[in-house]
Amino acid sequence: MRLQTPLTLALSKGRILDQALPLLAQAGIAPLEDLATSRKLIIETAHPLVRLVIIRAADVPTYVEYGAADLGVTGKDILMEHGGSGLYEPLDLGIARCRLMVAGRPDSHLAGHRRPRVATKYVHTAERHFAAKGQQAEVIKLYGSMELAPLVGLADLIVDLVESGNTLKANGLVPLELIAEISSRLIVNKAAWKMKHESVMTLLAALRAAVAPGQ
Ligand SMILES: Nc1ncnc2c1ncn2[C@@H]1O[C@H](COP(=O)(O)OP(=O)(O)OP(=O)(O)O)[C@@H](O)[C@H]1O
Ligand SMILES: O=P(O)(O)OC[C@H]1O[C@H](OP(=O)(O)OP(=O)(O)O)[C@H](O)[C@@H]1O
Repeated sequence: MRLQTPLTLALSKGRILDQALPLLAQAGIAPLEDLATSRKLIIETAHPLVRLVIIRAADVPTYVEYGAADLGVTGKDILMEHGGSGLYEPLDLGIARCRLMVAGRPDSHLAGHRRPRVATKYVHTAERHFAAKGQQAEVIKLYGSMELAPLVGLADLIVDLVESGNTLKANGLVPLELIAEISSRLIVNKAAWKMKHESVMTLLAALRAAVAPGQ
C-alpha cells in the first residue's frame, strides 16, 4: 500500500481490536507490538506511515472528530450515541456484530409503566428511541452491568447490546424491542478526508478489499 502522507488510526482494545487486527493485517498494517501485553498507547505498524492510537471505545469518535486521529474504528452504537455529523463513515467492517435492544423482565410489558425508568450507557439513543414512540421515559445513566438494574429495582427497562442473549438469560431478562443492528464502522475526520485524500482513499480501498475479498 503506497501512501503519500502519514495516517493515525484510532482503535479500542477488546473485541473491536481483536476482530479488526486480521483486517488490518491484510491491509499491511499489523502492529509492531503485542497489544495484549503492551502498555503503549501509540503503536507503530508494519506500514511505516500508519500508526495506531489505542483509546477507550467511547472516545474514538472524539479523537477522530478533532483530528487527533485521521481515522478510527468504532461501533455503530457508539456513533449513534456520539452523533456523527463531524465525521465520515465510509465503510461497514462487519465485525463486532450485535443488536442494540430494549430489554426487561418477562412481565415488564404487563406493568404498563406510564413513564418507565430506563437504565443505559446510551442515554441519548434511549431518549430518542422512546421519544420517537411518543413514550415518556426517565433515562438513568450507567457505565456497565445494565442487566442488574431491573433486578434490584433501579430501572424497569434497560437499553443494551445483545449478541448471543446469554447475559440477558442469565439474569432472567428478555429482549423486548430492537433499536438497531450494530457492527463496527471505519470513520474518517472530515479535514483528513480532504487534505489527505489520496492516502485515506488508498487505506479505505485496502480495508474494503479485506472486508469483501474478490469484490
Ligand atoms: N456482546 C457483544 N457482541 C458483539 N459486539 C459487541 C458486544 N458488546 C459490545 N460490542 C461492540 O464492541 C464495542 C466495544 O465493546 P467492548 O465491550 O469491547 O468495550 P466497552 O466495554 O464498551 O468499552 P470500555 O472497555 O472502554 O468500557 C461496542 O461499542 C459494540 O459496538
Ligand atoms: O448477548 P451476549 O452475548 O451475552 O452479549 C451481551 C453483553 O455483551 C456486552 O458486554 P461485555 O461482554 O462487553 O461486557 P462489558 O461491557 O461489561 O465489558 C453487553 O454490554 C452485554 O452485557
